Formats: sequence, structure tokens, C-alpha cells
Amino acid sequence: MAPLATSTIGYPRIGGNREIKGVIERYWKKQASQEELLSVANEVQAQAWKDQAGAGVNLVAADGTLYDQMLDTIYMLGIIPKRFQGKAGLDLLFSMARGAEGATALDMSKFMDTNYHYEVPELEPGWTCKPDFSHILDKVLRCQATIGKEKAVPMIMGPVSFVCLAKSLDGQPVAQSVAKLLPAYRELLKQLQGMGVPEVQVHEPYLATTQAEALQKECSQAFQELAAEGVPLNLVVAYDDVGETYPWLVQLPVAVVSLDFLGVPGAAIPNRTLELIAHHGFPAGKVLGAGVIDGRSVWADSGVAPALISALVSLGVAPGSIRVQSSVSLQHLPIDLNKETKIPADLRPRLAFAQQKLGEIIRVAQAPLPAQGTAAAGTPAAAQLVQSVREQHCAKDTGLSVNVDQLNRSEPYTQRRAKQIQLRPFPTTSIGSFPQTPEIRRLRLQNKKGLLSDADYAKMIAGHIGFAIGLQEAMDIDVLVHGEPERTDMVEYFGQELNGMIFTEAGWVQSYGSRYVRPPIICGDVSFVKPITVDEFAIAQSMTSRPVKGMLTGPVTILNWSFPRVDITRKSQAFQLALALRQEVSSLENAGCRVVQVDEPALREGLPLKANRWDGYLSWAVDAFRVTCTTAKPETQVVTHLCYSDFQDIMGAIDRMDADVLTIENSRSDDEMVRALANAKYGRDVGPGVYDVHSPVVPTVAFIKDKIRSFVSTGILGGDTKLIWVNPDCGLKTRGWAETIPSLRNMVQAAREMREELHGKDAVAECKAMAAKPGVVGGVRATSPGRVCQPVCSCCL
Ligand SMILES: Nc1nc2c(c(=O)[nH]1)N[C@@H](CNc1ccc(C(=O)N[C@@H](CCC(=O)N[C@@H](CCC(=O)N[C@@H](CCC(=O)O)C(=O)O)C(=O)O)C(=O)O)cc1)CN2
Ligand code: MET
Ligand SMILES: [Zn+2]
Repeated sequence: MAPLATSTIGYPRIGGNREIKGVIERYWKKQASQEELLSVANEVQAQAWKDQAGAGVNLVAADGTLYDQMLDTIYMLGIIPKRFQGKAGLDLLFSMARGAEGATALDMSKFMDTNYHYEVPELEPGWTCKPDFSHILDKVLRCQATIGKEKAVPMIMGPVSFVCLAKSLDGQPVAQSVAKLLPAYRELLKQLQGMGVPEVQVHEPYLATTQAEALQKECSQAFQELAAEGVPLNLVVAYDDVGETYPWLVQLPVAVVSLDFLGVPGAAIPNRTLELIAHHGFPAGKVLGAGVIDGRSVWADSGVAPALISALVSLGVAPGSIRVQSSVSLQHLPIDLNKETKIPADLRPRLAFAQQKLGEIIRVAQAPLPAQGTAAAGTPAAAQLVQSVREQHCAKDTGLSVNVDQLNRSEPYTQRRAKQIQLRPFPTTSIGSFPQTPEIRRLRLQNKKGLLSDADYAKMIAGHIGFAIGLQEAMDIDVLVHGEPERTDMVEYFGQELNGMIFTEAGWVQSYGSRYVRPPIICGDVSFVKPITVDEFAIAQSMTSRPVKGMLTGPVTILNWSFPRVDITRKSQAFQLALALRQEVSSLENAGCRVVQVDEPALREGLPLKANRWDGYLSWAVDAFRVTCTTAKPETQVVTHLCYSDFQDIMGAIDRMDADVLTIENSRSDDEMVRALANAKYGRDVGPGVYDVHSPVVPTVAFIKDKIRSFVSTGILGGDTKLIWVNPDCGLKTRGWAETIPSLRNMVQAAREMREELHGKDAVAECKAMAAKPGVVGGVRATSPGRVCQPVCSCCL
């Protein structure tokens, strides 16, 4: 029997040795010319296409980007916000991504439910489309020249997803905006057809969301028009099943429908794609792009892919119209397992990175097939088939349960808060990381290469911690951080220290632009080995009598930013992580830590794309966070940090986290979250970010004071403004000291002035009373056990 056809729908774009990062960062520093940049980029793309075609894939997506595919689409369509007009070429592209003099960057947002960020298009009032197809056409030409015309498939972001993932500032309905784009898309398709492409992939990831159920009219209209150009279209919907849209989606006038059969690795509720086909059938005459190789998981296929393909054939889909491909673009995976030298031998055969996934695609396409059509769609036999695939291949719950004590702190906030550190109004702090300077990175590299001993490395790190502490004291910050210099990354670092997780040496995955991560791999039952963060905390606390925060990454974020197991559920893994991190919280407490911060920036991105699965996710995700923290004594202040705003719709879950202090990214969302917290009558300490950490611009004192005033004006905390913390939006690791020092200094000054302005005499009296209490030395309380650390503001000294 002839093997099935094969295709790819996206591949890592960063280069086997992170060539794109290297050359772009040099270009930004004016150390590489435009010619060099483009020549490296072309070489990286050609290599990726050759790797895919060389592995035997029939149809290869002409992927490749310098920064982000959505940014490329914005550029291609020429939907340029006014503030960038007048710019062109790479200057325009990078200005939109990173901002320029007088023009703030486009917003960045999480792409679907991944740790990849895309540049958010802006549809300004009166926006127009002035397309420039030269780059995409050039890319397709190069791809054709590299692997042959019959294999090179252009890929574009579809018009519906483009509009729905954009910021619609003109208030126009989706249909109208899509209609405005269609002439440009049609023109592009016409030109591509002229180049003799076999088909065009139109990626519409948004159609995997619940919101897409309401977009039938928009999609029909769009695809009718696009199909009129005559070039075969491949509608690619990845990241989940298409749910309720399936019956009309498969009838759209496209030649190929590419679907994701796997969804999120480790999901408890199986992806419904097979079920939908078993129920409704798949239209004859169309090709099914069967995304059966898991593009989100580093685990090698354990048999689910051939089982899914066999099921499709049994359900009557003709083998001649099935294509084997990955469930989502392989961009979310590291490139090559062969680059790793330290993966345990027993694990290696069970893993597959992007390159190895290509081999799996080919193998599955060659596997023997059952007889066609033995279980007609819509019959009990079809349902039975789906059931059996599920039973064999779905993640299992380990039944790990947590008891009520582990879910609740011993005292409610109202009772425990008074036992925790008491600070002046508008206390200041930061989110954790300080600039990861080239010097720190160099130390780590030297240590890795064996040129710097572990002991010397630790000493140098201690020096950086000392610098951070001294600086914060000098700036009069209230609650200090050690600065996280020892961490490569907030998730990778924990992956290196916990049982059941391994990390890679070169397993880079693009997070945004030129910033990459090496997600750890959860490969067994996760458990605590020994304290992870205590040494650095203790060094920091020994240098100051002000409270230093213990700094942990929460269980949900570690899970969402790692490659999870696929044999047990995400929930089971989250609880394992929580029980391990819980011991870290205790270890910190035992070392004298009075404030523990448990970061959960990825809590929101883990939300399933289907709204009806939100409650299930939030229930275990928040429980896992609680299990981590409930071991804390009432006296210990638990802080959490969330970024990426937009929590209005999960306010109940945020409240249920029961953190004593909630710090949130805020400055780019116009206080939307602060208002939402105020409206929800959120009742615990909050620290909305007062300035954007993604920009090198130093915020002025006046700017920050305005921010604080705006928080107060929302009526948050029922007007009890003393519990409003003053902190930046997020960690400062990607910033330099040159802007960090003046920014923090202005932040402290702004807090000081606002304190005087709004709390005036009261605040001064309180500080004096506090200074008079036993244990307070020179305005700062000693840190002997049982005593509360309490810096007192300068007005009382
Ligand atoms: N996992 C994760 N996801 C996240 C975030 C996050 O912090 N972590 N934050 C949000 C934004 N995402 C981000 C992702 C990456 C970076 C980032 O700074 N990445 C660094 C890499 C960080 C790192 O691991 N650095 C290593 C250095 C690794 C390295 O490149 N070494 C060089 C040599 C060292 C050098 O010359 O710099 C080499 O081996 O060749 C270290 O600190 O030791 C980068 O791409 O530049 C920032 C934000 C959302 N998602
Ligand atoms: N503590 C972490 C930091 O400051 C939190 C980052 S959230 C992406 O970097
Ligand atoms: Zn953050």
C-alpha cells in the first residue's frame, strides 16, 4: 500500500544554533549589516526547509520569520499604526516590535494557550491596508528553489484570526474588518497561484476558540471570496479541536482541512476531533490534514498517532485523502534531540524534538492500515472506536489527593494579616529579578565550561545579591528581593532542582522575538529533593534588617512553561509540583523568611480555549497554588505575582488564591485590572505595576504619582489605600541597570510623596509609634526570630 501523504504546518524558525537571535541582536547593536541579517535569515530558512523535505515530507510549509509571523502579516498587509508611518523596511518592522523614539511598540500578547507571544495588530479608526507582498513572495520563491515547486507551500495567517487577534480600535464588527482585508488576500493568492504553488495554508487558529462558534457568517464569506481565486486552500486550525463549529467549518470551500487531534498535552478531557469526525463524518472530496503527531510535546509518539489514523480509516476516510502532520506548528519544540548530551539514556528513545517529529510523521504515514469504513460515522460502532482510542491513550489521573488542611491556611486573611509585617502606607517593593547582565551570564558560562569553580561562582553570585540589597536599602525600598542572579530562567531553574524533571542544554524555543526559553521536561513523579532557594535568600537576608522576599515560581507556571508528561493529567502533575514547592515554602520559613512570593504569571494562559473547560482548569490550578502556600504560618506573608493582565473574567479564581499580597502587571492596560479588582470588592493587599518593564524609558516621579492617584481613584480596597503596594509591572531581568536604578528611585520618591500627600500626619504618627516599639533600631526593626522586620520611613528618623 502506498504511504499516506505528509505535510508540515510550521517549523522552528530560530536556527539550529540560535542564529537568528545572534544576528538580530547584533543588528540592533549596529554590529551586523542588513545584508548579513538577511543572508543569515535566508540560510536558516533554507536549512529548515531542507531538513523537512530531506526527512521525506511531501508538502513543506514555507515558514520562517525574523521576529514573529503576526508582525510579518501586519507588515505584509500594510496595516501600520499612524505612529510608525514614514518608516519602512526593517526599521519599520523592528520599530513596531520594539518601539522607537516617540512611538511605543505594538502590544505583545500570548498566542492561544502557549508561551509564545505575538505582536498584536491595531485596527485604528480609519485604518487602511497597503499591502507589500515582496517579502512573502521572495520567501516562497526561495523555498521553491530550495526544495522544489511541488513541495513548497506558502503559509499565511488567515483574515478571520488576524482580525480577531487584533486590537479593534475602530469598533467595527469582525465581518466588516475581514471584508476590508479580503482584496489584499485575494491579490496575494492570485500572485501565489501564478508562481505555481500546490496550495496555500491559511492558518485560522482562532477557530479553535469558543468565540469562533459565532463566526460562521464571517468565515463563509471570507473563504467564498478566497476560494474564488482558484488556488487550492488548506484551512489549518490548530491548538484544539474545532468544537461546535465542525459541521460548518468542514463545509467551507477549501480543498484541505487541517485539524488538531491532540490539543494540550496531558489534558484530562480528550481533544474531540476524532469524536467530531466519528459523529458527523468527514466530507468526501476533501483532504484531511490529520494533526496526529503532537507538536506541543517533546514525548515521542506512544502509539496514539497510528491509532488515530487507523480510526479515521475505519470511520471511512479514504487513505488517499489523509495527510499525516503535526497537531500544531513544530515552532513550539526545540529543534534537535541530537544536540543534547546529558539526557539519560533510558529517556532518549522516548523523546522527540522537531527534527525527530518529522521522522515520526513519515513513519506513521507508512504504517499498515485497517479496512476502510468498518465503523460508519454516527453509529454506535463509531462511538465505540473513539472510546477505545481514548481509553488507551488519554492521560490518567493519578488520584493524588490533597486534604482540606492542605487547601486552607490556618487563619483567614482578616485574622492573619495583622500578624504579618506591618509597613508604612504605599509600601515599595519589586517583583524579583534584577538585570541579568552580560557579566552574570558570563559567570554562568564560565562555570558551565569548568573555568569557574562552583564555589567561586557562588561567591560571585553572592556579590551580585549584596549589590542588589545595598542598592535597595539605599533607595529606601521597603520589602527587598535578592534579584534572582542565580537563575537562568524562573522555570528552568526549578526544573534543575526538582526530582522528576530534566532540563536541556540546547533545547531553545522562541518565547518572543529574540528571547528564547529552554522549557524543562517533566519525566517522572515530581518531588522535593532539597531546598532550592534558601541559600540565596539567607545570603540576602543576612545583609539587611529589612524583610527580603523568598522567591518561588508557582506550580501552575512551572507546569505551563515546561513540557509535561502525557501519561498522567496536568492536574496530577500540578499537585505533585505543589506538594514539592510546599516544602520549599517551609524551608524558607525555617530560614527566617517572613515574606514568600509565589509567582503564577502563567495561570491565565493555561485556560483552555473552550470556555466550558475553564472551571475545571481553574479549580485544580488554584488548588495547586493554595497547596503550595497553605503551609505558611499566619505570620508569613504570601505574595503572588500575575502578569499579562486581563483577569476580569477569572476574578473569582484570583480571589480564591487567597494571597496576602497580589502584585499584577498593569501599566499597559490603563488600570483596567485595578478597576476590576475594585468592582469585585477584592479585599487584600494589591500592588498594581506602576511602570512598564518592557520599555527602557525611565518613568518620571510625576508619571508614577499619577499612576498611584489613579489606583486610589478606583476606590480599590474600599478606600483603604495603605494596602496599595508600589512596584514595577514585572521582573527587571531584561532591563539594564542604567534605566533600572533611576526608575526604582523615582518609584520610591513617588511613593514617598503620595504617602505624604494622602496619609500626611497620620502616616507620620504611625511611623513614630512603630519606631517606639521594642525591637526597632534606628528606624528599622531587627530580624531576630519572632520579631517583625519593619523599615520606618525617613520622616520619623
Ligand atoms: N520560561 C519563561 N517563560 C516566560 C518568561 C520567563 O521568564 N520564563 N517570561 C515571559 C516572557 N518571556 C521571556 C522569555 C525569555 C526571556 C529571556 O531573557 N531569555 C534569554 C535566555 C535566558 C537564559 O537562559 N540565559 C542563560 C544564558 C544562555 C546563553 O545564551 N548562553 C550563551 C552564553 C552566555 C552569553 O553570552 O549570554 C551560550 O550558551 O552560548 C543564562 O542566564 O545563563 C534570552 O533569550 O536571551 C525573557 C522573557 C513569558 N514567558
Ligand atoms: N519573580 C519573577 C521575576 O521577577 C517573576 C516574573 S513573571 C514573568 O522575574
Ligand atoms: Zn510578571
